[in-house]
Amino acid sequence: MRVPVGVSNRHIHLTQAHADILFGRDYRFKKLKDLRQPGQYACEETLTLQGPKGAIQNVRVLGPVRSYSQVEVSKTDCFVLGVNAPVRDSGDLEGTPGLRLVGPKGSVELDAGVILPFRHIHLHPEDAAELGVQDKDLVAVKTSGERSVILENVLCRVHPQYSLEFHIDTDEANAAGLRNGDLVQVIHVDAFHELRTFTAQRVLVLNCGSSSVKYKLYQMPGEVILQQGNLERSESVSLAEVFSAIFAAVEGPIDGVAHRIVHGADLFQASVLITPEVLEQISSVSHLAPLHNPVNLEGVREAMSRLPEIPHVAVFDTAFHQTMPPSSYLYAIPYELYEKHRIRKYGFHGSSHRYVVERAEQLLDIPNDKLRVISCHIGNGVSVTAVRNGQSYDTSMGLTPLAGVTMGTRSGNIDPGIIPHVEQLEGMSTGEVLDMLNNKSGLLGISGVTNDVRELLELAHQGHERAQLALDLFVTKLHKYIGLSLARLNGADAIIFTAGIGENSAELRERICQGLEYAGIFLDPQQNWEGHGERLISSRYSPVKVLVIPTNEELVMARDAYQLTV
Ligand SMILES: Nc1ncnc2c1ncn2[C@@H]1O[C@H](COP(=O)(O)OP(=O)(O)O)[C@@H](O)[C@H]1O
Ligand SMILES: CC(=O)OP(=O)(O)O
Ligand SMILES: [Mg+2]
Repeated sequence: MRVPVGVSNRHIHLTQAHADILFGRDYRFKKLKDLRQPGQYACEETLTLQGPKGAIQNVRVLGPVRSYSQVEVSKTDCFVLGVNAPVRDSGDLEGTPGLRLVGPKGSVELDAGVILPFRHIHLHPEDAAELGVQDKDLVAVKTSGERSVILENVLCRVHPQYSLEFHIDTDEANAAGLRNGDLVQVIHVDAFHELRTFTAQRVLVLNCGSSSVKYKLYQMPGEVILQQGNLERSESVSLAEVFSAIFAAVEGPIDGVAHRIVHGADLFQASVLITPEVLEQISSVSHLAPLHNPVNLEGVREAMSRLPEIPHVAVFDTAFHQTMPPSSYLYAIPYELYEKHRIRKYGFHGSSHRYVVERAEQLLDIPNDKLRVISCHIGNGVSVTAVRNGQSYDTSMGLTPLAGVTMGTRSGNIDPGIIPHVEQLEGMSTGEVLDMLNNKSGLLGISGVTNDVRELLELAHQGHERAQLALDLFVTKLHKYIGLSLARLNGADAIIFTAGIGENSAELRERICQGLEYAGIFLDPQQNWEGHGERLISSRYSPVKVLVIPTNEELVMARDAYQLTV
């Protein structure tokens, strides 16, 4: 069967309530022209789409009003706007990004509703019968001409009011050299439900830490969060008890589990399916991250004993940093120690750095081989990574997550001569000194009060000197590590702030960037202080772009698990 093509330019569907805000009370659309689908029409009205990165003006509204507002754009539009819309059928909007709609009378901040339209064929039941398909079946479509392609995953929509037409967006049409009214051929019929159930997966993401266990259940590949939680642990609550609570809370089947493993040393360059051999390898390097790996592994064993039949995937903090050159990862100690014991810098927070750097590439619309990025993960743990060609080139953490920048309770880099000195002066064992450096140092150690930056800021504003001192030292260390990264990359095109402090503290971001103007770093105070969520916070004249990007390690983990198990 031959089907005429209808190329859908970007467009907007609105609820009456949103139309009233944007165009005025009790608003009635003015019809510009009827569309091929009966009852649907293009309106005279247009709106501006305002995303975190950019805006697109004069976007057509389609009538009549609907029970939901929806914005259908192309992938190219997504890069302009700075949103990451998934491919969805109309009305399937859960977990989709939003943006701001700006009209002549007002504006509307959508929480969700931006999609890449699922390419589809409108069919009358008679057409469907002739083709032998039913509503929601998937077919493939063959185009002709010098850019001919076969497009799979074309959704059939059958309704007595529809007339035969193949809808694709402008990106797809341009790639295939198609124009309105061209004819395409349906060449293959597949069962929609079979395909969907074959590829759909519910992935449980687990981040087992020493003080808490965080979990998220994702519906993949749609990346919808179905359930999530954060359970605190204490000495009196065992991991088995925490897991019982999680498995009691999670509803429905689980098809795969992704586990955060902090240390993979140089044994793992990427995420892997967990086998007995992999477990042994992870164990063999656990002494390198004593605060993290043993509890990560305990979590894997606990989850595998409860879900033995399904795949479990390990996602390593260290994997992203495996691209560092020896000049970055070697310590200037006898080379034999590297050869014999693999003593070198590994780096951590890899899933977080990887996520924010990929988002920065999309937001700035610059290919990764043209982008030098400094990624600052500033949470309770802190690391600064210099990234080029989309790969880690150098990072502040080391053999263990104790190294680098000052952190909440960790010292970061210190003169190693301090360790035996303190052992002697205080009569402490090496274990006790290490415990001090991991758990009683950093912001907590200097302030003597807390490692929580919110409390420290408040105390400092009230004149608490040690709180002020702790913050001064913290900011100075970050400032210096950004300087190191600038040197390592020979300048940067962008700096990213992420994690609890990087995402939320405008004051610290401002103080860290102060004195970096020589390097072309200028903040936009309004964006820094008043904006929220993912955004550019540099002045538009700043040669170096500064971004706030909320991290999403769990999403990176869910994607890896899905790819490895589907
Ligand atoms: N609004 C805020 N302003 C300043 N700091 C904040 C804010 N919200 C959270 N933080 C800080 O973020 C830190 C925790 O970061 P987070 O990334 O959640 O840590 P982790 O996951 O490593 O435990 C804490 O120091 C907390 O005070
Ligand atoms: C590796 C590391 O430091 O992780 P976190 O920040 O979660 O403690
Ligand atoms: Mg539409």
